[in-house]
Amino acid sequence: MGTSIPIIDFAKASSSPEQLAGELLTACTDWGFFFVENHPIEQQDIDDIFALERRFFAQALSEKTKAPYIAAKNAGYKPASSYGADGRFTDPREAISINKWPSDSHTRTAILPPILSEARPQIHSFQHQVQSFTKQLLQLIALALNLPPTTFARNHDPEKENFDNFELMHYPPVTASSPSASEGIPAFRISPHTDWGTLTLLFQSSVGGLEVRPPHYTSPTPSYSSEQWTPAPALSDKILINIGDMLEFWTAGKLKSTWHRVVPTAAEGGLDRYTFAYFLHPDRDCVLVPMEGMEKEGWVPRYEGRGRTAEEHIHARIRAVHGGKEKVTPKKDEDVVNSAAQTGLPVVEAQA
Ligand SMILES: O=C(O)CCC(=O)C(=O)O
Ligand SMILES: [Fe+2]
Repeated sequence: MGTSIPIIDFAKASSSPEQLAGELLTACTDWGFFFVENHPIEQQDIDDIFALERRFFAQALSEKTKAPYIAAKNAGYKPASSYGADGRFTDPREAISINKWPSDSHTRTAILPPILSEARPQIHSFQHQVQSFTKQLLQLIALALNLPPTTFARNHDPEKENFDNFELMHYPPVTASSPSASEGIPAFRISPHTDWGTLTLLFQSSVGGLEVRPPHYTSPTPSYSSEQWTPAPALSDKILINIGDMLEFWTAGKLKSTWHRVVPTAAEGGLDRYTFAYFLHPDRDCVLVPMEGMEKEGWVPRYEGRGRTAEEHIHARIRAVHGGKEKVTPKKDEDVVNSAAQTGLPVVEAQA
């Protein structure tokens, strides 16, 4: 399937890193999203994580909720329709967040529900592969910006606890139609949002539905009814990577943290969708200030936060999602329909 989202060939990391860095920079400043082919993560290991999450999500709710989501840790199981990426809504998606495990003792003692608990070595080794890949990516992004190679990587220490989130996700089948479909308002499998951290690596299998807001829409928040978003198809041999809010902040908006959502397309909304993501975050004490020389007059940050530490920022974002849980009546232009939203399951605090 074709895509207008840029595709980056990671084989160039050894043969022509400067060309690769240039392509990365264009993708990050334009779309904020790109696919990576010929990446260093073993396909068999990716397939094995998909197999693991299918077994995990197939269990009864009572098994999965043995490790419920704890906001302070940003870890645990979140039932479908219990929270929304946009805190005003609920999304028909279940997920489990797993923290980074910097040491063997983290690996041994992390609280995990059945099936995942027996897969600690597999999860640990996958985390390691992703972390060394993200280190390379951060170095290339620094190179692309003409900065010393360790500029970003030194604030993402794999040996430290932080808010990295390895998240397994399952979207049960939903209907593609919604009461307001005639007005062009889609139903969502995950409501529109930007990601909070540095970079997100998304692994998709075969069922699509992810859509990205194209760069020509420049207003800070999207209009839900009048914009045409671009599909980011499920290309299972490629990793989809996007810039998060913090990297956008450090670069004063040069690299884009782009809005995205998952919709139940007519062809695929009736199918189970499985994905998993690694949300890369900086060290907790890393301070959010635009880098010297990057800030241009007129730049309006996406959120209040200059001078906050990453930890303060993440807690504020978790509170914003939690505090926004009371349903609001959307303004006309922002009207949203989430047809599969209400199942009466308990509400938990959540991170996008
Ligand atoms: O599962 C997907 O396709 C996207 C998930 C996502 O955007 C998120 O969890 O932040
Ligand atoms: Fe996201």
